[in-house]
Amino acid sequence: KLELPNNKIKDLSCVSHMPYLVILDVSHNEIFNFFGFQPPKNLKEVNFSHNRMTKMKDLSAYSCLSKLDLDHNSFSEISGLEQCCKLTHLSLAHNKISRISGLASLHLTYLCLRGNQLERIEGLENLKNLQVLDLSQNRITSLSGLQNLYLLGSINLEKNRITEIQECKHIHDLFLLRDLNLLENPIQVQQDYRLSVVFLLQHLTVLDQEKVTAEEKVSSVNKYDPPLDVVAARNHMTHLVYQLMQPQQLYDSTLPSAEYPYPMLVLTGPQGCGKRELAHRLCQEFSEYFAYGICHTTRGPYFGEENEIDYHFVSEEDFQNMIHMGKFIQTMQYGGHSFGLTRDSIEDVAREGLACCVHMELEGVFSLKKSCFEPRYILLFPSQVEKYKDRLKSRGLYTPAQIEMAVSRIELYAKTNRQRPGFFDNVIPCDDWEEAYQTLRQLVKEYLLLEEEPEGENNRASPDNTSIGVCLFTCSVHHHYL
Ligand SMILES: Nc1ncnc2c1ncn2[C@@H]1O[C@H](COP(=O)(O)OP(=O)(O)OP(=O)(O)O)[C@@H](O)[C@H]1O
Repeated sequence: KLELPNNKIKDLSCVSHMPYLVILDVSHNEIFNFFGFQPPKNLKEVNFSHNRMTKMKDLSAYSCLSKLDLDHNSFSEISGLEQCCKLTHLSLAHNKISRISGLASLHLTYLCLRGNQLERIEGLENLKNLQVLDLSQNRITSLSGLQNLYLLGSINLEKNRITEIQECKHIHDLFLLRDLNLLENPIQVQQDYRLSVVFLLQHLTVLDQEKVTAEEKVSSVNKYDPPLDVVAARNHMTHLVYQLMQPQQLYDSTLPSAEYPYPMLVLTGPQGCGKRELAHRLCQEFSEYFAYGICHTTRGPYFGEENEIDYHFVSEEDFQNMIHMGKFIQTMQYGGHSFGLTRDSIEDVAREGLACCVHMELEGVFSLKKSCFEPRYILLFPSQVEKYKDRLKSRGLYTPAQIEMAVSRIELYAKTNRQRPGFFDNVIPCDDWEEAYQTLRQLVKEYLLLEEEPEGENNRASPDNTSIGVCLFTCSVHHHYL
């Protein structure tokens, strides 16, 4: 081992006479000749930092080198290292390098190029062993070029020119990444910068030299991809608060009795699975028991739809006003439009002594479950995806993107059903609409304890609100799991 730092050495040719040298430290000297000596056979670590070197040369004769420190010199290009297959640690901080090159064949675990003139990250794609990368104090604008470095645990990009949060997507799949430094980049002024980065890179434990807390992780997920439960809780809270701010109104028809809640039936499933038509037909056939609960929506009517029959079609402004007036039990945004169920809609049905039948998306179900209502929930499930897609296409109402979205949500329903046994009271496959209706009809008859009537007789139970309630909520529930 030879240590001669902080001298005025210019020439190192004497090292040629030290064939067993393993470690050489000649930092802070005046050397300009890069490796100007005969190669000691086992030379492993060299520190040439703070010297006057400008040009690298072929180091194939120095094949044992594992650590090379060349900080604070004047190199403008990386070259000659191709044969140094044992080199794992390379530091070239504060040189004049403007392009990363000549590293592809190395097995580096540590690379430092701090304080150079780099504008982009390139030439690193083969450094699969890289664990620590320091590219601070350069002019880098994008994180592209890092996406395949799966062992990276630490990246320092302080003082660069990264502007967009979306750049983090390039390092999203680096599951071992724990420490990221983006201090003094323009990205820092982006709104909610820290939460967005924490959300995109959920394995980080340190961001910008500050520990990422569990609270930050939870808030970031709740902000950018809230679980259905959280969305529902917020939705419920919003409507409850607005409702409490209004003069109290007594909704006497839907008030639950001491024993039974007001009876409701909710059909749920992905858009276009046929639940709206099923709900209408059910209410027609069982008109003594059910009526269709009319939701509000800001979307325009489709051909054949009628105001106050399929929906209350309202403007976005009216919808917002209704929210502030505490009218809704739940609302939801779907496909860029608002949908909501008002207490009044249910009350209108209840006043007739009937049970309310509505259809809604899964988020609506989550919200409704937070309310005082306790409906039966029936999931209409398209198990044949292609058939479901064809049906959506043949409706001629949806764009390809809307169809994709509806299809992608099938899994959301399936997952909810798998993970939350009993969440849906029943699941009915809806690949064939007529069959689905017959199953639904049979189920409702079971709910209502109705026997098939012999021709011409009419021996139905009296359809008052309480008796439907008793039937809907006391008969046995058949759970069908996917
Ligand atoms: N109050 C509500 N809360 C949550 N979802 C709702 C509500 N009202 C309607 N929806 C649902 O929003 C989705 C979009 O409604 P829209 O009426 O545009 O659907 P659609 O194209 O006619 O398909 P569908 O036949 O399933 O109703 C549907 O799945 C519908 O069931």
